Amino acid sequence: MDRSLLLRCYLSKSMFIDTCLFYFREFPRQIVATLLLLLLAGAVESIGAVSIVPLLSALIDGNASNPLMKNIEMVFSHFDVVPSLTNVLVIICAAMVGRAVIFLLAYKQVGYVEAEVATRLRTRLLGGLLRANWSYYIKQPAGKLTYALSTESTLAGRGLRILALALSHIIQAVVYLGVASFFSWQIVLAGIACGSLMMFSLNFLIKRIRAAGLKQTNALNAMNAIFTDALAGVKPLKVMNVERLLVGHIEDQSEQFKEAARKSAMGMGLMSSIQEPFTTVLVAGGLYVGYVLMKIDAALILVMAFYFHRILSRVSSFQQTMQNYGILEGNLISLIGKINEINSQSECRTGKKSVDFQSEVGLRDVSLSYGDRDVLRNFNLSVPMNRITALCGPSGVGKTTTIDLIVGLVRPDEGEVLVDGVPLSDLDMNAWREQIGYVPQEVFLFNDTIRMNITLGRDVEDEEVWRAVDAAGARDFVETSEGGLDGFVGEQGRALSGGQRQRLMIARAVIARPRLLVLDEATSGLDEKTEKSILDSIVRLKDNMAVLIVSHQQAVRTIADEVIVYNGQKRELEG
Ligand SMILES: Nc1ncnc2c1ncn2[C@@H]1O[C@H](COP(=O)(O)OP(=O)(O)OP(=O)(O)O)[C@@H](O)[C@H]1O
Repeated sequence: MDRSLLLRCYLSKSMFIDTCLFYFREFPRQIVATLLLLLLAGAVESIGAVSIVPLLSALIDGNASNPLMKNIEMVFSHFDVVPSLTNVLVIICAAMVGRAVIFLLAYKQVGYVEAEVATRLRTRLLGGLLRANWSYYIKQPAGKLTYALSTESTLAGRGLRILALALSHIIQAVVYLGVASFFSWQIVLAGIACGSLMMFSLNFLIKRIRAAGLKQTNALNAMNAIFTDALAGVKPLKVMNVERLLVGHIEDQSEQFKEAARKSAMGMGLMSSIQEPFTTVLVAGGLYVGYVLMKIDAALILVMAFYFHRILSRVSSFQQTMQNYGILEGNLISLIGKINEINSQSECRTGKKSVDFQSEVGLRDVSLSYGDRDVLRNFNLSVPMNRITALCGPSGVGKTTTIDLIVGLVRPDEGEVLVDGVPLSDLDMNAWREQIGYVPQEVFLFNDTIRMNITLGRDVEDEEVWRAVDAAGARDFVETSEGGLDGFVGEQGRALSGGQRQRLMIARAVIARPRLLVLDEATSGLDEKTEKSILDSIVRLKDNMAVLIVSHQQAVRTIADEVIVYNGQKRELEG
């Protein structure tokens, strides 16, 4: 989403309501239960709040005989309780303990929902990403996504806890207003007027902090994206001694982050330093008006001041909590934006037909362009079962794109991809991809064991793992490496040689017994001997599958049953 648009939406009240509604829609039952618990805690608190009146009154009056006290005595006698000091103290303590216990239950509930929100958002983002179409997926900065999966989702969950806290402050303010209404309508009016004055006059600070919160989230997203890219390819940067250039790249973002952090810290500091004198001035003004100008009874004035102060302090706690929410809210907004965007980019999978690949997969009169650039024009290709088909040609001619078409990551603009004569668009894409083994150009290994890298965590018998290891010609090095199948490969397989990494990738590709094996430049960069032994392994595989190899390497042509050379204009058969 456009940043300024996001900022405008963000600052609007409807965005705040949207985030609240998001939480509510996700967990209606738990949120209603939390609300009820908070209300109950408020009701219990009101018992303590009422009980405090006789105490204050007695302290002020000594004989506790003023008209206010008479009303309270009536309430106490209604419940057959003598308003003695001991009874009053017991009731206040019991009410406070009761309130604390109920709050604890409410926050236990909130804690559960907080963790669930984070998990749900993570799952949705990940699910959306896995369903996203390829052209969208490759443009996404990995750092932003990992930041969303780890930090944003956690903070978005925490936002709910902060909202519950804000709500509890408002409920308490309302409870005090309610209790105060038994004694004096003046306090109720003054409480509402001064509370609203405080809310509206300091609201600009909350807006400032919310805007700063969103800017911080954006800057962190951008910094994370740069860091992740840099960490993935730090070796050449280190070797050429240009790591410092990275600092330049993130300087702009870190300046923005610093500026936003400074603004939110300033806003929060301003808010807390204004609130205290603001409340004191209002209470002092109220005391003056009530006691000096309106000549209200001293005991009643003290009770009024007590409630008035409680109401205003709850309002100021509410505002402080909303400040904290303002900083966290940016994470939820950013995350919901990402999830919505990703969901709108889902792969189109309308085909339903089951697939049992038996004979050949190919392209018929396929044309494809990326923007203005024509990559393939009326291209035809056939990859038959039990044969090795090599696709060769100069760099950038469209070899990887051809693979992407066959595996369904990219759709042709014209023409068709056919599997046993059936258009790929009619087939169940999941079922089709389950029949494919794929070895990409770039090494992709987890910093985990050899076993995990081959099985990808599936529960596979050792025997099957060794079959895949043998098929990839990797037994020698797996048997001799420390830990065998359970030995670790290091970050991106850095504890292995290039050839060993490629073999592991081949073992991974064949473990599920695919019907089509696709290798995209899988032997590039290897020495002749290693390349030959990997190609020998591939030759042994072709009895049970169709093999498509994309390569520049001359050696690949020697093992292929058919070599197709494509130069961007026309395709030729070799051999
Ligand atoms: N997702 C994409 N968006 C835009 N252009 C793309 C995309 N993928 C590939 N291209 C362009 O399409 C052309 C063909 O790319 P492709 O990767 O298929 O070439 P290739 O023959 O496999 O090259 P190489 O042998 O160097 O790997 C290139 O000009 C490339 O820039």
